[in-house]
Amino acid sequence: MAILEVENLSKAYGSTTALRNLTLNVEAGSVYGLLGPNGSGKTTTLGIALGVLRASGGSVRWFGQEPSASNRRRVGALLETPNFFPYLSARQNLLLAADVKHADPSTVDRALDLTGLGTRQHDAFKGFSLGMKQRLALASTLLGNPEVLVLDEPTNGLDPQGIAEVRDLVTRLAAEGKTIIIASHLLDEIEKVCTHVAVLQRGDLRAAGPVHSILVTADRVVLRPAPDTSATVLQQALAALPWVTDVRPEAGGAFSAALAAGQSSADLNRALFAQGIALAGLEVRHRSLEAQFLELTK
Ligand SMILES: Nc1ncnc2c1ncn2[C@@H]1O[C@H](COP(=O)(O)OP(=O)(O)OP(=O)(O)O)[C@@H](O)[C@H]1O
Repeated sequence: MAILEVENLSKAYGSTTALRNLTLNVEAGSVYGLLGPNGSGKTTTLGIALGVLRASGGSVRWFGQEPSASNRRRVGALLETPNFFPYLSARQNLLLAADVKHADPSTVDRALDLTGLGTRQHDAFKGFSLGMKQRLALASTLLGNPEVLVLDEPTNGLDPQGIAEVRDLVTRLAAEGKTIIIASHLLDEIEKVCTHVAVLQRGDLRAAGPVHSILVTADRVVLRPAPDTSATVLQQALAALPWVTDVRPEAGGAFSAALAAGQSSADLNRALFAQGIALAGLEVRHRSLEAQFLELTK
């Protein structure tokens, strides 16, 4: 089921184009990352999707319908750090937030449990670590038990422990069946918690799809010819395969090459073997998402 469908979305702030014809679909159960450097349009996309900003063009659909107050209640959002009262406890702050949102106050307990704040619920907010403060902010998005969470840079400003806590929480919430949309400029974050990613750069969509498929299409294979295989014959055979590109010599008489999406190293081995070419070694060299990201946004 489509949770969020964004079609041809554009946004201009005066002469600045923040988004250009952005189209993406978020399916139920996915953890969808919007990845891009500062100013690439992530917050603008989320703001329009949540009805906080007006688009210059294009459309947004939630749960297959036009945005409305009732489908908006099915989405918990964290766009900016909420203001909590320093002298009130975590629980009191959440009860107030539930009141403001017209969310069922009985969902406060569950939000505290899910964010691991149950044992600290009666402690004043002012004594919380940054990680706990952010978990409380996440707890406030869970009030009313929404099916979808939209989080803008949820680990910004946290130390490594706070980052780990928030990532762990996102993973647990996803395992509970929530659909989560996260904007982040951190590759590492997207790689660790997301199932899908859309890469944005200066308002343009550079790539979108399952995190794994984006990684796999960027893989290279390294081939070492068997001692009785001529390097020239191997090179000619590789050049003749339309789904093998960018063949480069490597150290020790090996070659590396890129494979088109959907082709595996086993396909390559079979194709070469069928031509009587034996390999002494064939290894897949996974490129990091970082290398892929830099290439997409260079
Ligand atoms: N209110 C505004 N007025 C003018 N320009 C804006 C406004 N908000 C955003 N922009 C511009 O729109 C572009 C996209 O900004 P946006 O905040 O959506 O990017 P982002 O990817 O979320 O980056 P960041 O993480 O830095 O917020 C940027 O060039 C930004 O300067």
